[in-house]
Amino acid sequence: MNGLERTDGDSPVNEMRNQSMHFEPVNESAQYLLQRTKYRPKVAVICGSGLATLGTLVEKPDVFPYEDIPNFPVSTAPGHKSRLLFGILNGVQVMLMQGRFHLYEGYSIYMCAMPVRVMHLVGIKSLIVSNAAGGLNSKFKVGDVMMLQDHVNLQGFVGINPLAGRTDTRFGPHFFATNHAYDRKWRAKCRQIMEDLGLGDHCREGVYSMVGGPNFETPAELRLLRMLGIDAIGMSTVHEALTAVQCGMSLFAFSLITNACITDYEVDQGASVAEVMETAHNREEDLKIIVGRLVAAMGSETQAL
Ligand SMILES: O=P(O)(O)O[C@@H]1C[C@H](O)[C@@H](CO)O1
Ligand SMILES: Nc1nc2[nH]cnc2c(=O)[nH]1
Repeated sequence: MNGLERTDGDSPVNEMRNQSMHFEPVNESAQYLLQRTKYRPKVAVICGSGLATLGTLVEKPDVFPYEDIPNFPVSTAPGHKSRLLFGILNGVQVMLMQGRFHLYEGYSIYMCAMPVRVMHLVGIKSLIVSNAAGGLNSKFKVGDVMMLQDHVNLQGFVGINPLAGRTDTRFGPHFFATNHAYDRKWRAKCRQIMEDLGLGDHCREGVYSMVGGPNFETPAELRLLRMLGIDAIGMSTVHEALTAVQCGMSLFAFSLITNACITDYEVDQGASVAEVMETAHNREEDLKIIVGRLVAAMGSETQAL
């Protein structure tokens, strides 16, 4: 049992579509949280690798270790803390995930995206997704922030998609447009915030994609990804973004460029988790200010909802 099997009766044909996400276990997770926190956030944040420190921004937190939440996966990746916080960030109620789930941890794409559905049932309307990624675009520097304008869903090309399977309209429509998946107003806001902080030169915009991992890419794979028009490569985010858009959330996502992707066979150095963590650590104070101000902006917007 992974906690996501059907609990209600269904037709034989739907029983055969057994890989899709079901409402009841997700709702059980959401109800568990709602019954144990007084907060009713409309804004959520997912912390990427090495970025769990964003959680220190949350005041008066109610803390939920993932292992205590029914049906919820547990983080096993480096730099992921495996706990959910509800509290106040810059005066705004938030739900913040200190740790996400990756295919390389052995979770299905449905489980990797499941927390976003929990967010939807909790009442989240705006989501900030962060990740650590390798810079494929040769103009990018280590430490830059790339705002996602778009993504390439490589897994989706072969049918590995958290939205595949049975349709449950309580999670949104089955078919929907994704040309504005990443809300451009938050990109404009983030650019303005970074310029105000004197960080305009580190603010980039581009296309993200994820591979399954856990290994970093070979030079040949990196050259292929670059040919596909991908600016930053990671191991997450795409499934969360699609799920958030399906649920009707307003989405902002960014990659911290933690390392340059090395395509030259003559270079001895290679990507490493140590470098990813070091860059994340070096940029954490700036990112806290940026995320704090974005949350404040999202909070003002969602107040009326
Ligand atoms: O959770 P994210 O996407 O930030 O994690 C990236 C991809 C790998 O999990 C890890 C490599 O260090 O960072
Ligand atoms: N796939 C991938 N994920 C990363 N996360 C941080 N850096 C990288 C990288 O170079 N490749």
